[in-house]
Amino acid sequence: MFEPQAIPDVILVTPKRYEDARGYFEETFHAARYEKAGIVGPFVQDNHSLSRRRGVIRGLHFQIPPQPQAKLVRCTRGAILDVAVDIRVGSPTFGKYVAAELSAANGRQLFVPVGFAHGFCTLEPDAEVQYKVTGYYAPDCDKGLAFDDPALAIDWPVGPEAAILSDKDRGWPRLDALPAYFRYES
Ligand SMILES: Cc1cn([C@H]2C[C@H](O)[C@@H](COP(=O)(O)OP(=O)(O)O[C@H]3O[C@H](C)C(=O)[C@H](O)[C@H]3O)O2)c(=O)[nH]c1=O
Repeated sequence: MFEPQAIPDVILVTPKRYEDARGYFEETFHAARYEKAGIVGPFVQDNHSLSRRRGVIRGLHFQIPPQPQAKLVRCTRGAILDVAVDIRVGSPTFGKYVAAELSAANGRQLFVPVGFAHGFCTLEPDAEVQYKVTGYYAPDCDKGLAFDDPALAIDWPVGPEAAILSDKDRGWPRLDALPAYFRYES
């Protein structure tokens, strides 16, 4: 159910899905079980976004102290490629990323810890993403990283020209221009 990824602090969760003739039931969050697996809250805010077209990229975002956010992300309609980039200075995986396909069909969730930039690309139209965060939204703490930074070499399913992004998301700095917002603690 809980699979640490190539960057161990990032965890892929596949909740047990109880299927029957009516459909299915699954528990999408369980504080005690998730905390035991290293997904530590408290989660204080739930978010929900709808992206109408395939090829929408939202990200790469993160909030800096005093309101950093860890995120527990899932896709409840359609499918997305979800990406977490390690931006902890001193980390052995600094600048490296984890990508996972999250979809309504697979029910998977990705835990994105504090110290990671997060973004996703929609793989289908009308993709809905719902996620829990451990810090309240704080516009002054809301920062970003260039989705198409060659140093990250993220293998997005859509090219940078064809990708649909907000103007804000097209203007973030590259990794080599990012202040040391987070430091790695082994
Ligand atoms: C994130 C957020 C936004 N807003 C307002 C601010 C804007 O007026 C509007 C759209 O915000 P934004 O364009 O930042 O939304 P996304 O591009 O989906 O941003 C999110 O997408 C990536 C994938 C993330 O990981 C972050 O959670 C978050 O940055 O919602 C709020 O009121 N509360 C919030 O928590």
